[in-house]
Amino acid sequence: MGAVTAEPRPWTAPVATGPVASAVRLPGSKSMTARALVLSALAGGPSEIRRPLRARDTTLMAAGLRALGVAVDTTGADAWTVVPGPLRGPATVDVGLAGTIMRFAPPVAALAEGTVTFDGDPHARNRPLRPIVEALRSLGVDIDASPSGGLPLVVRGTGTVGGGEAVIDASGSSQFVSGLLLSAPRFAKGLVLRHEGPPVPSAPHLRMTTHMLRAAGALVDESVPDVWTVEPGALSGRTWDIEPDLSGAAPFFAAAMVTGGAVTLAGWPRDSWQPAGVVTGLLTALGAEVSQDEDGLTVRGTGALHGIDADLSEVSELTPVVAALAALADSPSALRGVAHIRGHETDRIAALARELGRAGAGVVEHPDGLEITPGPLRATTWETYADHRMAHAAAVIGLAVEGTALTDVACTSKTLPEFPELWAGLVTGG
Ligand SMILES: O=C(O)C1=C[C@@H](OP(=O)(O)O)[C@@H](O)[C@H](O)C1
Ligand SMILES: C=C(OP(=O)(O)O)C(=O)O
Repeated sequence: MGAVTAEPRPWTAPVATGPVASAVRLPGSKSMTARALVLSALAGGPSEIRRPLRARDTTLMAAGLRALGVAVDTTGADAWTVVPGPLRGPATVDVGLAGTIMRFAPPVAALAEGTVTFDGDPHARNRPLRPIVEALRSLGVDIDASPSGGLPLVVRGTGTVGGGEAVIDASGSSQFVSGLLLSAPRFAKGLVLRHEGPPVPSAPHLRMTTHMLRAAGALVDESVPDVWTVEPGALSGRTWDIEPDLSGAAPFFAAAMVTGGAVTLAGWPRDSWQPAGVVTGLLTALGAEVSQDEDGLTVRGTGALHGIDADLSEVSELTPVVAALAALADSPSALRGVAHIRGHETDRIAALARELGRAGAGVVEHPDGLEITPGPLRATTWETYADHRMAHAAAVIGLAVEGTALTDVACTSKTLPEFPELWAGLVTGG
């Protein structure tokens, strides 16, 4: 399993010859599409998912749910349909490198009758799973993990999960909590989940989970910090309108900032379930001007790029792009609060320290982040470590440093297969 990753595609990033100016229309949010698929699979009736993300993470999620007996039709260009059916094994699920699949799908498999095996890419086996495996066990699920606590997993479902109370240390990933909450309405006793440990990262992703659960008819209480209560009950099928992916837009916004240009994310909604305020606050601190009107969300470069001292724990998936901007800024930066991204697609703190350092930036690696001192940068070949967001970071550096190459740009297919072409179109004005 996992052998179906795309062939590596070496790529030289285009250098910017002037300010970029464009409206980009990006596909739907990865996080919203994954949640919509799971909630639709667990619902009492059919659902439609409009403007989903069609990328490796979401098509593998669809395939995994299909393997469990759910009719997921992804042939529509603009909308997918999901018709739930009895959940059953035996089945195998390829998680690829997707945290959303390896954390959201095992609780669904626990509700199936039969054995379900999960495995993924070589890098996926390094990603943490133990806390969610142990929480599922404490809720009555028969589940095996590898000796290191991760993939491959074997879930032996009986068709029901007792549920009830569970304690988890979710400091390693908010997805441990989201994964349990999404399936919890279908547990016989629902779920009272309590986090104990260092802070849970990615609070906006937890809010997205509880918003979407409520939108599907679940009763959820999150009024007590670090405790989530989900009542047992049926979920409703519905129409999900997926917003453009804000994290996927980050490198395009960064291009506006590096070149003193302007990029508009078209189709941006007035009210969003993604952390728009946190992201725009961060880009503003780095020197951008941000505005919103009926055309979408626009980020303008001002000609200045400032270093920042920032806790990125709420938007940790943006760390690679923010680190690239920091390396091009007019003063040093400290990026903190993201120890857990050592368990993302790769150890992003180590990977950024190595690649930015080789390119000429001064980098000090800390357990939970990086200090970055801009320096004269030189063209290097960036190792992308199978990580789409390392590729985004390299592309941002490449705008300013002619000849910056990537060992592989095909890894961007995880969340945006069109990335190389969209990027080239933006930079060259095509
Ligand atoms: O639930 C989600 O959709 C996500 C939660 C976050 O995970 P972590 O809390 O592990 O950072 C985020 O980084 C990831 O890209 C997507
Ligand atoms: C951390 C990320 O992904 P995943 O959902 O695989 O955890 C990411 O997309 O930056």
